[in-house]
Amino acid sequence: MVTLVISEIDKSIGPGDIVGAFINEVGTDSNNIGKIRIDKNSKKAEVEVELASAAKIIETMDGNQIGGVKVNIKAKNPDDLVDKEIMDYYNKFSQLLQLEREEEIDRHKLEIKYLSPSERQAKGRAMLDLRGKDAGTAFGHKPLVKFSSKYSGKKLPETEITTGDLVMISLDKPLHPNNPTGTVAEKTSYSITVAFEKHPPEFIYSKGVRLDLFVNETSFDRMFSALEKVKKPQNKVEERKRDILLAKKGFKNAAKSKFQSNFLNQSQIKAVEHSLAAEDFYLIQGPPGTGKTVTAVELICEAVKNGAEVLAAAQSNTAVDNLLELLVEKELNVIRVGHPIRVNKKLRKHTLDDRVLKHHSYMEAEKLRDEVSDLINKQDSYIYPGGKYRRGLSDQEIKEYAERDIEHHVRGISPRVIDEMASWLELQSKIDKYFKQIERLEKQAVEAVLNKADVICSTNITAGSEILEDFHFDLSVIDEATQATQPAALIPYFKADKSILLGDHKQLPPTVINQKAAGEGLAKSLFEKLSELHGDDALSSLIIQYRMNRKIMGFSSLNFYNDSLRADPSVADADLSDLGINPQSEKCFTEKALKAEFPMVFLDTIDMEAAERSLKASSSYDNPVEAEIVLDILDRAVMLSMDEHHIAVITPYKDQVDLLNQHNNLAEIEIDTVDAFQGREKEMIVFSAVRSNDEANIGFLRDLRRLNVALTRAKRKVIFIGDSSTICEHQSYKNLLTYIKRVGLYYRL
Ligand SMILES: Nc1ncnc2c1ncn2[C@@H]1O[C@H](COP(=O)(O)OP(=O)(O)OP(=O)(O)O)[C@@H](O)[C@H]1O
Repeated sequence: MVTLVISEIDKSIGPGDIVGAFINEVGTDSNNIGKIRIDKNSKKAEVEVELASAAKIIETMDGNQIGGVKVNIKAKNPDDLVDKEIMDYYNKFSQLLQLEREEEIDRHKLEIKYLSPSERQAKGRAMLDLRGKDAGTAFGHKPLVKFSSKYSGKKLPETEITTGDLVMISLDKPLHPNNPTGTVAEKTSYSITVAFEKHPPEFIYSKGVRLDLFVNETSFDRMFSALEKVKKPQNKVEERKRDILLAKKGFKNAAKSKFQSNFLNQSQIKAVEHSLAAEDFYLIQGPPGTGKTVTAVELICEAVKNGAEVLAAAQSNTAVDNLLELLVEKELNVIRVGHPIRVNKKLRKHTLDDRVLKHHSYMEAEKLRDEVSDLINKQDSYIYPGGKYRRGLSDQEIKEYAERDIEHHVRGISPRVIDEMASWLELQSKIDKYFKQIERLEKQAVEAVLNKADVICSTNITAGSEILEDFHFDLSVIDEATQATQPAALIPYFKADKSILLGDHKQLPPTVINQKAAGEGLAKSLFEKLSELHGDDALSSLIIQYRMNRKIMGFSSLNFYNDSLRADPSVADADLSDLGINPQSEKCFTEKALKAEFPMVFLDTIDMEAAERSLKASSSYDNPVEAEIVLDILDRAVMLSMDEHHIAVITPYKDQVDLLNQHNNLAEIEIDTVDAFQGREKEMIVFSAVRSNDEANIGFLRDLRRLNVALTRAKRKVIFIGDSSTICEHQSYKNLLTYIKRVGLYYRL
């Protein structure tokens, strides 16, 4: 039942009038009308009605008459009008997102507790040695404080902290509960301005304060906004796409579409054709290296050719850059929206910021900025009308006293001080006008650049930024879609009439740090949800991969893709000898492991003392013996003239990455976690499994999607280092060992 509130009713109206109006005017079934309570004093009535009748009653009767008097009708709680299934989805994901947000805050607290201040600054989540200065007020009188380095003229360190983030300010107790938190309002290379809810404590003006990232509030806000659209779509497109998300509307092909390409293979062409033909959405599933990104790019080109405005999005900045790079090669006008610092250097000239800088309206704004900065300098020579000088006088009063040229003190303020404050205020209104003009010109420049673009590229989260608020697209293409949570992917999903999602749910799912939230559905991507709801009609699979030697591909194909993957002949037999690496001697295990004839190698530490370690305050692990083995292999590979750029070391554990980085001197060899390396490839991958214990505990190696990613990054060789007595207690790893024994080299160290 939904409670409707009827307001402005006449005192003479009784329950019969209301029931009569609902039945006769709206056609409501009398069984759908429940209890009626009338409060004559407030001229209001509350009526319970069935959900099925509520919307129609409101639509017909709001502003209409009951008993000859015009009344207003609305639901007591607007959410009650929303279908239960929609509310369930909305409530569930709002709660999960909230859990994730709280977990993120807890993680920050933990990191602040255990890392030294400079370690946290090096991680890009804190700024040290700052000093605060009042910077007036903003957004409804919120006090603004501008922080800059306590060493004047020094640039601030590069951090991930950005406008909209919630930050915490402290002096020497970064976890004290009374530390103020505020929102970053503006950031430049030299200063960061924070808006507080109320006046912050005095200490923030001391030299040496510290600013910590607390939680990336902007991302959460944008995800919450996307969920709001599920509950309350703002237009027909959002409503239609919400209905698809909840399977209230089925998958539909709008038209048959023919597409030709000299580059793509048949399964890729089919995927593009289905995508072009689909009415609302389409899914392209592609195992590693099968060309999801190139297919996305061909699809985008075709859509642009047909006149579409396209948003190309992905969860990570790296994936967006990959798309951008390929789109630029196609000579499309592509604009990358997002903070330039997070964009690959060689692609920065395609960022919105860079393009805007060159726009004539922006250049005009710059000139005005110079002029206004002269005014600001001049303003500094007058007394700022702060509380202690103005003593309760309003701006208007100060101006009036100054105009009247009074010669006596007012509230104890001398005429000179009044004159100075008036001059300050006069300049301030000029400055305000300048800034309005500057803002208008800058906005013009941004809109002009964006309007001219064929394709706009951004991360899923940035697709929800204010800059793109007024933009709606014909098509959004979401690459890496299996790595985005539903609330994140819904951002680009709702921004276009049609969405194409590309991904592989056999690779790693979205990163969710709160285990409860992950278990209850936050780790399930929109791609997976749509594929479960709409089945095979809405999905194409790519099957030819262009990355791996067939033996590297084999295990993954058998175990994750029903043996459906095929290696393109151009890569099927690729090995290290093509790069001139093929040691003949077998003097040491490193040379043997690097032999070209073994595309897969398992180096087993079962006979060694190679136990894992877990450091205090860390939920991660490292393994020093495995690290030494890795470094030996790297040294040998480079000694054999292998290019450092062709090698990467990946491992599930961050602590192992850190340990390896501490000891590795080969600067161009990338060392990272498996999760961070998803979507990437190298000629050779060295993998360190780390786990070695008596309990056969393999931690999150148990998620086989991580194994799948780890094994599918290499083109010509994978060297897997691990303790079989721990990891091979698990069937899939036992299978891997058997497989490598069959197709490659198994070696007990
Ligand atoms: N039809 C094709 N002909 C030749 N090369 C291709 C073809 N399709 C893809 N490739 C090549 O295969 C490689 C992998 O393609 P891409 O990065 O698009 O794959 P992906 O499916 O996105 O990979 P991942 O799952 O690892 O992200 C690229 O070098 C690409 O140029």
